[in-house]
Amino acid sequence: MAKKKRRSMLYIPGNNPAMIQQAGVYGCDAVLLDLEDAVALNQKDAARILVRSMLETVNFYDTEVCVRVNNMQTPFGLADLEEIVPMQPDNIRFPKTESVQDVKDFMKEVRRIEKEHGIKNPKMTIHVMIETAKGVANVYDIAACEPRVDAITIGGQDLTADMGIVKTPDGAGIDYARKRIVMAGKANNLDVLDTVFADVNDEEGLKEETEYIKKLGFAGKALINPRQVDPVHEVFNPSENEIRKAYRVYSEFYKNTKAGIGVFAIDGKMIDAPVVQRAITVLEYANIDINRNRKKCRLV
Ligand SMILES: CC(C)(COP(=O)(O)OP(=O)(O)OC[C@H]1O[C@@H](n2cnc3c(N)ncnc32)[C@H](O)[C@@H]1OP(=O)(O)O)[C@@H](O)C(=O)NCCC(=O)NCCSC(=O)C[C@@](O)(CC(=O)O)C(=O)O
Ligand SMILES: [Mg+2]
Repeated sequence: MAKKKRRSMLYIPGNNPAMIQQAGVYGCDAVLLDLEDAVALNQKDAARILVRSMLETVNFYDTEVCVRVNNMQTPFGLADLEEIVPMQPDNIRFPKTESVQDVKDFMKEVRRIEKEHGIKNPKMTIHVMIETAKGVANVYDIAACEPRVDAITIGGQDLTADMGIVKTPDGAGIDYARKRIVMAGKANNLDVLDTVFADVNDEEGLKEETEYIKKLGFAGKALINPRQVDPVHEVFNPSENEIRKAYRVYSEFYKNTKAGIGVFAIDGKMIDAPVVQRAITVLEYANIDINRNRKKCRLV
């Protein structure tokens, strides 16, 4: 089965039933039902109950559903898990993760609750959020420590707050963290997801930032408004030209491999195994099924 795309993950405040009810029609790849920073302290209990009942009743169609709970150091984290884990959304987002021990403590509670509810083969995965300098320092070990973690993400608002710096449009203050998180995630075969772009009226700025993080290796971006979905998809979807080039690389490779040739040139540019691998990634993003050919034409 093709890997699920996570180009766009839309935050929806967990205390807003009207927004959550429409979650399946925004066209984003995933929704992030938020119990953390989008919810005021005096709304935490109500939001938790609302999100649970929405998970029971709303049709999210094929949109992936992730719930962001509060950190375990807060008075709300454990109560969130008690309410949400039995519902088994597709994933749970664990904010402000700082160490391997944090992940272990979190997973201990997740597993205990699953056991108590007779959930035997849980499919729910975990997204860890790196949002502090300490988390950035420990990121490789965090990314490697738990097999149910399938995505890692940077929280740029909290990270800049933690570092005591201003979050500038060029992303200078979080650039090192972004790159470090990408490497840690890639080394552990995780999806690496970017932080929100806070100005919902600046579509050009959003696209520029998305172009940049795509080049760094991020698989997608958290969003805060449905208006941000299309511009982000536009950046992540390969253009017609990119698809044509990738298909040409792939078909030439197929022909050459059959003739026993491992490296060749197209229009003067060398094509070898990594170039073909990148072409395959483009074709997969464009939903072009190459599996049938791939069986005949292995890269390794
Ligand atoms: C930003 C704004 C106030 C703008 O309001 P505006 O009213 O100007 O928006 P408009 O465009 O006018 O709305 C037009 C129509 O869309 C509806 N609509 C709007 N937003 C919608 C939505 N999200 N979902 C569904 N529906 C939506 C709206 O109800 C209206 O519907 P209708 O009345 O029917 O026409 C609003 O969008 C909003 O509240 N966003 C969510 C904010 C949020 O969740 N923050 C927490 C997550 S970040 C974080 O925690 C930082 C982080 O942790 C994260 C990390 O990086 O991962 C870190 O540390 O960095
Ligand atoms: Mg945050």
